[in-house]
Amino acid sequence: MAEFVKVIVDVPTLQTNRPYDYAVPPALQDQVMPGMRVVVPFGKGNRAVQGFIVAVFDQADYQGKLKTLLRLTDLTPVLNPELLALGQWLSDTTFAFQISCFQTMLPSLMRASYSKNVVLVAPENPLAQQVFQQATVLPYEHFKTPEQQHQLGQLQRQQAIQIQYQVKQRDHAKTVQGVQLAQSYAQLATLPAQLGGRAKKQQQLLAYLLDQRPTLPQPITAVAQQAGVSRAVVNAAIEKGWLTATTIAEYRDPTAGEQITRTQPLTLTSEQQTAVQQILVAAQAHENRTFLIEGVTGSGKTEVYLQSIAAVLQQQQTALMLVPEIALTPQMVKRVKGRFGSKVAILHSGLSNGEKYDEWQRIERQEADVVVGARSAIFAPLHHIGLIIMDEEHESSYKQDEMPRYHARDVAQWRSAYHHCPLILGSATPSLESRARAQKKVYQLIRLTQRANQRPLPPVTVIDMKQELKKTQESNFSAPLLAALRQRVIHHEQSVLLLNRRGFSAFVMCRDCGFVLKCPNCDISLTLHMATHSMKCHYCGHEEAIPKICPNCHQRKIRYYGTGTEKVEAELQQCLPEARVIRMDVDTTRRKGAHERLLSAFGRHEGDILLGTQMIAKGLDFPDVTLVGVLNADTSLGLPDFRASERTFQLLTQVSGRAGRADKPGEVIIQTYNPEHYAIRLARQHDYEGFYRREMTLRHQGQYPPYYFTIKLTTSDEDETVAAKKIFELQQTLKPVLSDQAIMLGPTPRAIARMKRRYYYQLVIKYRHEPRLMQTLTAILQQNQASGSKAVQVMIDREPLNFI
Ligand SMILES: Nc1ncnc2c1ncn2[C@@H]1O[C@H](COP(=O)(O)OP(=O)(O)OP(=O)(O)O)[C@@H](O)[C@H]1O
Ligand SMILES: [Zn+2]
Ligand SMILES: [Zn+2]
Repeated sequence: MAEFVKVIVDVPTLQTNRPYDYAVPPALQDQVMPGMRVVVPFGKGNRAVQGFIVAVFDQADYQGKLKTLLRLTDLTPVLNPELLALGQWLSDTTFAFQISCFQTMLPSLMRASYSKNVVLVAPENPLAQQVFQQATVLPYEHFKTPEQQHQLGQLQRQQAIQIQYQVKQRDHAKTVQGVQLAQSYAQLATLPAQLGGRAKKQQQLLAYLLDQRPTLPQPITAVAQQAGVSRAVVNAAIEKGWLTATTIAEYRDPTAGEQITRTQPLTLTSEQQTAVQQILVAAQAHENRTFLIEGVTGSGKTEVYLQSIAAVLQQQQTALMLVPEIALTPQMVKRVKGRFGSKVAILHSGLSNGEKYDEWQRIERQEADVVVGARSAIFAPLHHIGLIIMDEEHESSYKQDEMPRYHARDVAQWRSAYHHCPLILGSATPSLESRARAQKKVYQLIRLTQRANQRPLPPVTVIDMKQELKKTQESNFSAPLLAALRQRVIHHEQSVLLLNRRGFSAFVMCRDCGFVLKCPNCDISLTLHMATHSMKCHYCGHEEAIPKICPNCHQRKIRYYGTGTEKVEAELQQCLPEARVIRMDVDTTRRKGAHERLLSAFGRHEGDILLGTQMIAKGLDFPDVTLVGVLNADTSLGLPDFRASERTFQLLTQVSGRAGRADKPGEVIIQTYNPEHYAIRLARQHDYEGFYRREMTLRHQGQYPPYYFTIKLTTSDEDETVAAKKIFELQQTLKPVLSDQAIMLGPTPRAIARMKRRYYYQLVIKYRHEPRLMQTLTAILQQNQASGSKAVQVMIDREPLNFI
């Protein structure tokens, strides 16, 4: 029983970023719980807004007359106490509104734009009969008054109803035709006598319904099968008005239709063994300790994860495993499902909203105890977590680029502290931040230095393209790389070819006047897409036809430049007509499931060469890949970002690691215009530790992370001068607050200064210890918001990973 609740309302401003007290109507006082969503009157006009209950209490702190909440959106909490606390912390540390944090944790199907139905599942329930009368499904909105909602709560507790979200077609809901009772069982019971001896099959169906009293609604096929009658008999029952036809949203299994072979634990190598032991000691002691596994590519980190998870499940606990975006998921999901079967739930952006919701529900109901997912899976409502794993912990996709701007690693750390469980960060190329923390013994470092197959890492040859160009005509392929590819085709071995497209794209230019086609909304050149014969903006989606005549000088000298995957594929076909090429890039993987299809085709040897962008660099484990080629190692070196070398080193090391993972030895060929660059030289030697030391020295000199913290402030407006004026104003506000150890970079226009018709300016602060900074930044946001919605936008990003 609670007479009052504290509610975070869905009015995303800083002024409203605190709980508001509301009175609870007497009829709902035994129902309200923290973590439920409610509708409350808000503001002067008492407009109805949604909110989350964060606390319930019996004595109001507030002296005046409290407004009363209007209705409950949920019958049971959608956020448990842990997630409520996590949302609060997230809001405090990322300059995000609590409401945005709470909403981020829920599957999008549960956001306000979706409506719900209340489905009757126990038609014989007397209260249900009174409430539903003839109906079997009612929209949730039907239950408006507190009294009606109280009845709904009672029905829920008596398990007489189910709540179903209405899934729209675009969510790819899998629905099946179902039936539910149109009459009470008492009414049904009178039917057999009326039918007399006729209609045997219908008698059989009725007998089944009356004996078994199955929970309805159910798919027609299921009812027919269990009653031992044909579908036609069930359809006849619908026509006779015994049953009503409905559609049922099926549990959507994201890996349905795939063959998943059960696997057994492998015998661990001694390095793996030591790793698992250390982790299990911490898990059994319920210690919240962070391990950094620095394991060379192919060292069998996955097996360490799997055996650690198995041990934690034995302790009746659950496990959460994060993997980077879909690039990695198909193979990893198969491995985890192969070991733990249906206990595994999967959450990643390749799923439809309906599928995500189903998986979320399975976790929430504790039907799944291992969760594998991308970034936002870190909010999975698992109970009793015994282990959290972050594979490829260096991946920048773990940081969210929009509000709340959180890093999944920080959230993982918070949850491991909450659950007193270990956290494993794993990578062949850990982020400098994590590696430095291991150096300082904040994390426990575990190194796997050997490949699981007991073979050395593949030798890497670096080809200097400056020299190569002097010898041959312009081509994307050096002679040694082509020869090596040809060898593989002849020997029925496979190759992986990486086209490094970080900061790079194909565009068109006029050979006469140098004109480059740019996006009318953004400040960047349009990218050429041969598949659709159009020019596209990768930022705003603007699309136009490929020009034939230069819009500037009106000559017919428009030429294609840059190297898109399509162009490389065409060239490859010309040089090596006998090779079968599978191309993987944004164009070929846009359709749902395309990614997996292409990878499994490659796995079945339907291609000799897998050609692709960064998405093929990580995690792939194909035994017959013996050659990895990198066409252009340099493009990512030129990015205006202090992490450019780190990113390049990681990419080259990761992709090199795809070769020679099983019985056959591998080989790597890297083409570059900068063979002397340390990132390339050390990647050639597979020397992560050497790279770490070298890069740390540079970061120290340049006063960059991990020696310094960073914060990025961005202003944006449709009017360039407004955005610029604001950023200089912020600089002036911050100057007196900061000590002289803090360093401000900028203000500058952002590298892509204009995007979606808005102009952007940014300011980066590097600092070590600034006690007044956080509070000043909060005040800045508050002030900016107070000046109204038309005000220039101010964004604050803590430890940004993106400086472009
Ligand atoms: N103990 C073991 N005995 C035999 N084979 C193993 C063992 N451990 C791992 N393997 C195999 O070695 C290969 C590489 O393992 P895995 O993919 O886990 O490497 P990884 O460390 O995740 O590498 P990467 O960082 O490149 O993704 C896999 O095919 C795996 O089945
Ligand atoms: Zn654009
Ligand atoms: Zn021109």
